[in-house]
Amino acid sequence: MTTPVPLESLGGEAVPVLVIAARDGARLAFSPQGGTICQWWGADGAERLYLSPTNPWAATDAIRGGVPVIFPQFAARGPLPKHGFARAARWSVAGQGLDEADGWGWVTLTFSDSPETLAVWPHRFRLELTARFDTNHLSIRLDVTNAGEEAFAFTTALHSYLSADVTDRVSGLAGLELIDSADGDRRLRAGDAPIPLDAPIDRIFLNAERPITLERAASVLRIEQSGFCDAVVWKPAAADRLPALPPDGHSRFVCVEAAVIGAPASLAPNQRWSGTQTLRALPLS
Ligand SMILES: O=P(O)(O)OC[C@H]1O[C@H](O)[C@H](O)[C@@H](O)[C@@H]1O
Repeated sequence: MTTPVPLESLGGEAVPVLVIAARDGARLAFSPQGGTICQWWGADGAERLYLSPTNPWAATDAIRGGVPVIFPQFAARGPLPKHGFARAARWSVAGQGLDEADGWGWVTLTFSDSPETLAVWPHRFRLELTARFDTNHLSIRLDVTNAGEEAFAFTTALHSYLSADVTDRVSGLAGLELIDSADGDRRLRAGDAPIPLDAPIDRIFLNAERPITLERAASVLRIEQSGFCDAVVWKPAAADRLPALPPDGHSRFVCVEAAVIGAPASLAPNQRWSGTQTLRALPLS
């Protein structure tokens, strides 16, 4: 087992951020705020995720960057506030440590219904998020359990902010049916060319359970998902001026999100849904 260490340079007084290390020297920062994995450093210290340097770290706000958890509603596609309530709620740290067998670090965070969630979404649920990592892998699994007596449906996403430059590209989504959120939800089919990151994009790729690749100048990140049927590629425009993002922030990341959007997931009482997104740093071939 490892002991979590508070990291002074991340988070404010209202939002704790903890860091754990894997045996090979990789490190992971996470926060009970939103059940967010905030940063993943390889053993060489390289930041693989993007975490905005201008986060206000307020107890009521989602963290801009890392891997926010979207539940029970993706974006404004329903009656709840944008992206639901889980990303701005206070989760619990259920455990963290070092797996003695493979040397990976791990953390589990949980979040359940409360009077506040029941007031806006009348369903009893339990979320459990477990991240496991070493220098080349980060695997994040989300479990959703129906803890009530009636079925419910939900949409969800692991909204992963990946460090990326405008010269990088995303490939692996060719030929998929997609919803262009930036163009009135127009339905299109993805072309063969990799997606260039020198322009904004906001697209939902349907039935995307296949490897996606973030091709960077000096590295390659392989992104795999299971349970999550859809994938979102999002990168804002400079003009969007998003809250908690510096003026040049849009040019430093791309979100490749493992999601369930096109066909919401349904759970009967006591049933559990699971989805995983795995990021793998590959050597340049
Ligand atoms: O700014 P946020 O509320 O965090 O949303 C950030 C983005 O999330 C998703 O990727 C959606 O597809 C985008 O339409 C949205 O802009």
